[in-house]
Amino acid sequence: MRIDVVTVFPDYLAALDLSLIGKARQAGLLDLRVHDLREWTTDRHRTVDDTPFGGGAGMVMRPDVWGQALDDVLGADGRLVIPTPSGEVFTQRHAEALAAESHLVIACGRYEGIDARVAEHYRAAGREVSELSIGDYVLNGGEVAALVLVEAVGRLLPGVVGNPDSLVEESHGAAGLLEYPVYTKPPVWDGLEIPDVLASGHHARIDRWRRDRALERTAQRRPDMIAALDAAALDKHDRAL
Ligand SMILES: COC(=O)c1cc2cc(CO)sc2[nH]1
Repeated sequence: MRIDVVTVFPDYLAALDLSLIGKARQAGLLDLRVHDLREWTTDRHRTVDDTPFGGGAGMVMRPDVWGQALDDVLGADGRLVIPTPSGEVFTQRHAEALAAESHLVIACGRYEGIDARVAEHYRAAGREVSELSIGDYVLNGGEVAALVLVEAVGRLLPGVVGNPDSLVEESHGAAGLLEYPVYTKPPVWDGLEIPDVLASGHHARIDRWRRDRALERTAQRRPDMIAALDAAALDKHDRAL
């Protein structure tokens, strides 16, 4: 997969040289390219924004500069992703859908956002344009959202995560539940012991205990996820909880 990120703060994306995503890039599993939007400006001051029509505070990013940049970067197969506080809230389902694409282009806005005609232009040209928010809080720009999107999508690519089984049991994974609590050595720490069942070696009981904890935790912290569960996914023991 190829992912292009266009931003006025390319250094913000330096974190993507590290850890799993960095290794995926070195292994050729992910072709990640970061571009400075100002490369497509033509004036001496390398201007990317202007005052908003209709008045109001702040500045809006210019459609002409973004159009030049995205025409160059999208190519034939690019799917445009625009982080924005007014977007759909990004979920693991979005990550799975985006991970199936061959080429993503993430346009990071700053200021009050990107001129709305940019998304309109590429939709009119028949491209898929995803406007996504990473949550209900305020950021100063799209770069932090881009880091989240690249990590959430990149880790789903074949070969990026060592053990693909670990993708199944995680929170928001295939089971549609939050993850159960995890423990490691020492067996007693700070006078606190681990749950006995985990040292029993009885795998059926361990699996049952883990599912019970995942259901309990999800019911307590995210009742909306319980409501969204496919009823068929719950066995009679689950229902008894
Ligand atoms: C949870 O917030 C976001 O996902 C988010 C994305 C963007 C893009 C901005 C500049 O236009 S502000 C902002 N917030």
